[in-house]
Amino acid sequence: METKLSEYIKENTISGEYEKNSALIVGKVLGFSRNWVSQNLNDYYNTGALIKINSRPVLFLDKEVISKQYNTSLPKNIFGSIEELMEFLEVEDKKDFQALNGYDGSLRGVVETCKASISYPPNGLPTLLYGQTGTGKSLIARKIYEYGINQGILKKDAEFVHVNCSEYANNPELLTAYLFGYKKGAFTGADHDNPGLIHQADGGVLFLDEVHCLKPECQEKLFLFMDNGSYRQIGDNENVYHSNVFLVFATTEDPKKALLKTLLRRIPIQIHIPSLEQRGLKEKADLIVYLLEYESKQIQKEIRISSLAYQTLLNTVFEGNVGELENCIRQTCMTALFMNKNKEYIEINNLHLPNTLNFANRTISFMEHHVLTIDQLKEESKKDTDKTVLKEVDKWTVKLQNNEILIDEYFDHIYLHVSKQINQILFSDQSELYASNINIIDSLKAIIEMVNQKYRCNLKDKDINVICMYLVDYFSNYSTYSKLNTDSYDVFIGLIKKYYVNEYKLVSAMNELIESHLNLYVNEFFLSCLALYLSKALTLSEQQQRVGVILAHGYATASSIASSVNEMLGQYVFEAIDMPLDTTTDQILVKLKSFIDRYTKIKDLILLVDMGSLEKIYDHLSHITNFNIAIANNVSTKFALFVGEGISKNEPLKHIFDESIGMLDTNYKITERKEKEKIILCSCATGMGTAEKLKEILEESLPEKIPVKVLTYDYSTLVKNQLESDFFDRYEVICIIGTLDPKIPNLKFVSLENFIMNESFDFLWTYFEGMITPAEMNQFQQNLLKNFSLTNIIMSLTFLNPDKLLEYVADSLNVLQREMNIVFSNNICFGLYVHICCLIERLVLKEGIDVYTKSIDECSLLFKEFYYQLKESFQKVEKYYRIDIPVEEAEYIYMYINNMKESQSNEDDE
Ligand SMILES: Nc1ncnc2c1ncn2[C@@H]1O[C@H](COP(=O)(O)OP(=O)(O)OP(=O)(O)O)[C@@H](O)[C@H]1O
Repeated sequence: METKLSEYIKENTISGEYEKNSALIVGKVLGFSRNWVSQNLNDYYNTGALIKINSRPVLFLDKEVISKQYNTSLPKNIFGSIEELMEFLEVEDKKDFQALNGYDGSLRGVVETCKASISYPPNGLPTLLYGQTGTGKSLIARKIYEYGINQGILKKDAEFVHVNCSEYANNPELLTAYLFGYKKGAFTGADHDNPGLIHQADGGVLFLDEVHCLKPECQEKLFLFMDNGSYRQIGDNENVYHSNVFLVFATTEDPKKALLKTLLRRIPIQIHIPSLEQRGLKEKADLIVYLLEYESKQIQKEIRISSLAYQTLLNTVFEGNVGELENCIRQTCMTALFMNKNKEYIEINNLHLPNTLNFANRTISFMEHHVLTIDQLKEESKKDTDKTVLKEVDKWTVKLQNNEILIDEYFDHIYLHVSKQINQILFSDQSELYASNINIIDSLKAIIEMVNQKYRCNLKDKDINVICMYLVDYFSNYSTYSKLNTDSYDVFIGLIKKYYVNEYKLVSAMNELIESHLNLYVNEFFLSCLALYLSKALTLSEQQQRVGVILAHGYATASSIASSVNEMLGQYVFEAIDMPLDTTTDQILVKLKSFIDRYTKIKDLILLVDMGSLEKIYDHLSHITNFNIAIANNVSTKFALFVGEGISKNEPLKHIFDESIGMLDTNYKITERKEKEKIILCSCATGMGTAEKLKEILEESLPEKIPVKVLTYDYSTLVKNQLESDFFDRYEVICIIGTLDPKIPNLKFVSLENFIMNESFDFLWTYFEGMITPAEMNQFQQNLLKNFSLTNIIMSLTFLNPDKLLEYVADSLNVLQREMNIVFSNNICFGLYVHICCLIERLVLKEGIDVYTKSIDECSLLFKEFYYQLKESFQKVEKYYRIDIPVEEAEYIYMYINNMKESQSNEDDE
């Protein structure tokens, strides 16, 4: 009975029908005697659970409900009347700036400056608020005023006068008249005296919104007033009026561009109001909750929201900032209310969101059943971030950046916390999580399984379960994974993408499917944690894959063969590449290459093609790959099924194809992967000497453990003959490093300048991944940074003092560029630095001087011009080192510059 009583009181308190909570009415409705009810309610009140209103009749309200509704802890339980309670709650209500969402977060600086500006004697300092539309400028202006009143800076009856200047954009004279006031008859339509808004705001705040719409004449009149507080009314040349107003301006424009300099000079306080996006995800989440709660009070109904709709709101970028978010939520609530007319509460899902929101899937996905109340959303946002991995990432990233820990330790520490978190999820009572996410769990598992098969990662059921529950926890506690928005967050994501390439690829593939099939979003931070977990827990990077590809001409020939075979085998064995009928073999190769690049650890590539270009594809692939390749032509569904079966049973390649011969009309070729020696080739247009020195520096930088050799190759021979195929048979060429690209097909060229500028590291890292640990890789990068500085290169290449040499060469090259009236790109400059420094040394040492026999008279006019320019520019160098740059060397430099220019413009065209 008591429960019935307390529930009834609670219901009426929630709905605001307080008058029903008298002993008489409660007794009548519930069928108890008035005395019994009165006795029980008073007992209940004595426990502190009720508020007593000593009116006639006496009323009782549920204290917890009132405290929640008004977001306050009531210090007393008894009030003389409902009005008195309301007054008390009003007073308790948040004061001025505290009512701003984010006042103690991203707006803290804004609030402090506003407080200081209005407090500055005697009338505060003119203040400009600028920022995008809807960021809260008008609201803040009003809060400044309220603060002034609450602090006694402004009198209680001081006014807040809001003028939107854009409304007068076409009638600036009228605005001037309204602002400064006018006398009757001052202009047509002035049929009475008007003291003006500046007068009205005397002692208070004048807020000029959209001030960029104020015409220059009016801005001028305004700053005259700002100088001494006096002004004249329109049509009154006799009297000078005075007014003490605190001026607040607002604009969405760049103040420097939109306002007269003279006006801007008179506004000492200029405050930028951050956009919604700049305020971070946590505040955005708080705002959504705050706005939902506000609407709930307005419509007097509880609001619940599906996790998906909530995430959609969180993920949408609102160009119109808080204002647009507010409108969006209001419109959403309106639609939801209309659709839930007869329900006690309204439940918002994705369908209720306005059409203007741009999100992929408008259907109600099954994630919709995961509905959150406002209290739950609040709990979410209060969750202790200390326990989250985010905080750990922050901590360890700072340590890493301060060189207090090595990269391996860094990953170990974070992994420890990720796995701890995962264990907590797994060992916590999952029944509720399971029950409320039963559908999503099935779909997530299907997606993970799909990726597992596609990338052949060998994930066990247990692993799939772990990933799935981790994801479910993420979707259920979204905000705890998104709280901090620190730089470390980005650093961590960057490092994971770099050091755990494979794992990140895998989780990205899952993410793509989750997004497209379930319309759910997973943030990069979470994906990075998951990738780290996969790398350590599942030793995935050791996995090598068998990749089956069907490549056929026609709109969907390849895809339809692949999909029917995959379906028949019940496994994802084949990928498909569809080709338009007129595709050339070269185009096919480009497509194939980008396809293969998606996998970093291929063991076997099985390629089934439909046409006779088998030889060419085969030749091409055998050069660039380092895995087993089997190519067969005349692909058909029957043949693909046969091969697919062999792949899925993990039969050896030769066995699969030997079996197929005879029963099917097809040809095939298999190359077994040879353990070729891995090499980096140094070849410099500046000569073998430079290449040899380069080799030394590189060898010094490479980690000892790495099974990579560095070889040199004469540049001109390389350009003339290209690399012979037996060279490729013997070696796996990782890349060519040098000063000029010899343009060997399918071979990566890394320029020396790239090394110097540390731009080639990602390429090398992808290549070496798995061969060395992240710590060794880090050491390698440090070595490269140290050894490949320009000074060090020059120091290694020559015995001359590198600083002096570089200074001279740099000066001379500057003069040469002026003489030639061009600016060399960085690449040309670096190449020239290296080449000319080496040349100077050779000339100083008088190496090969006897081969210089050419006279300038034998040369072309065009070259002659360059020769004299070069001589002029390098005068100082020649004098200092007592050398004479011979015609042949000048010719070489001339050709070098021209070749580089040409190769650069070709690259630009491409
Ligand atoms: N920090 C905030 N806390 C709560 N509500 C906010 C906040 N900022 C803005 N709002 C609300 O967003 C809406 C838009 O704010 P406001 O009109 O002050 O923006 P504005 O910058 O003046 O826009 P405009 O430049 O378009 O005039 C208002 O309803 C306001 O109450």
